[in-house]
Amino acid sequence: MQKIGIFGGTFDPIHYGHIELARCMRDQLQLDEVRLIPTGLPPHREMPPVSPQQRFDWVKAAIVGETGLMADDREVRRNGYCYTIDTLIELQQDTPDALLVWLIGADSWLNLNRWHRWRELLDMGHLLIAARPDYAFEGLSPDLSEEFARRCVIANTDTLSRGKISLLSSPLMPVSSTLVREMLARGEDVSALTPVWRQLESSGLYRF
Ligand SMILES: Nc1ncnc2c1ncn2[C@@H]1O[C@H](COP(=O)(O)OP(=O)(O)OP(=O)(O)O)[C@@H](O)[C@H]1O
Ligand SMILES: O=C(O)c1ccc[n+]([C@@H]2O[C@H](COP(=O)([O-])O)[C@@H](O)[C@H]2O)c1
Repeated sequence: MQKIGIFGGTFDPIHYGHIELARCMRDQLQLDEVRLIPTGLPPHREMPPVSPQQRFDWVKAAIVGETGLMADDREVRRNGYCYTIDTLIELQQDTPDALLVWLIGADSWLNLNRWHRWRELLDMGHLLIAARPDYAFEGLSPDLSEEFARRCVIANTDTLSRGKISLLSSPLMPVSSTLVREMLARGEDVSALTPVWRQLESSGLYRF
């Protein structure tokens, strides 16, 4: 069965943390491909000043030469709010026999019960959660705890299955788009944080 990795994000801008997570899921779970899907109009946060197309172009540039990683512009092209449920439904319609394996970081997981049709979302594919510094699993809301207990399996190629949840084994990476934006605004060197540092610097877009 084809296994498609899905990694959505604002990617404002993309950083090495994102790329490492995409590589981890690809390699550990032997996924056929991992699609990085920049959001167009996010339902859950303010629209970033940097356009969806620009964030998409940087994602594309950042993964050149990365086997199996691809940039998918379906949310950038969408009119209206970009809900993950719509993206997974669309992807499943495009590839009816594929298993969708989607990834979020721990900060997203803690808020998942506020996402649009979130329980249905959990039934659409296998969810991977990546640990993140400063986001503990303690204090999880009861509905999320319950879903986690019911669906949790150890992540490996044999356990991948629709409706399951696993923790991805990934390094703890203290990098965020916020940090990249703040450093650029101060005129600092971000070449250790993102492969597209040249494009970011020359765009001047984060130099407020
Ligand atoms: N360092 C990281 N470790 C684990 N997960 C991460 C990391 N950076 C981003 N993610 C996850 O990647 C997804 C997309 O993240 P996003 O594009 O918002 O980047 P971000 O660094 O969280 O941005 P911002 O600082 O603007 O909130 C989210 O599910 C987020 O939890
Ligand atoms: O579908 C939703 O209701 C929903 C709510 C919050 C976030 N998301 C998606 O989660 C991904 C990560 O979001 P963010 O803000 O951490 O970049 C991104 O692809 C968003 O579109 C989706």
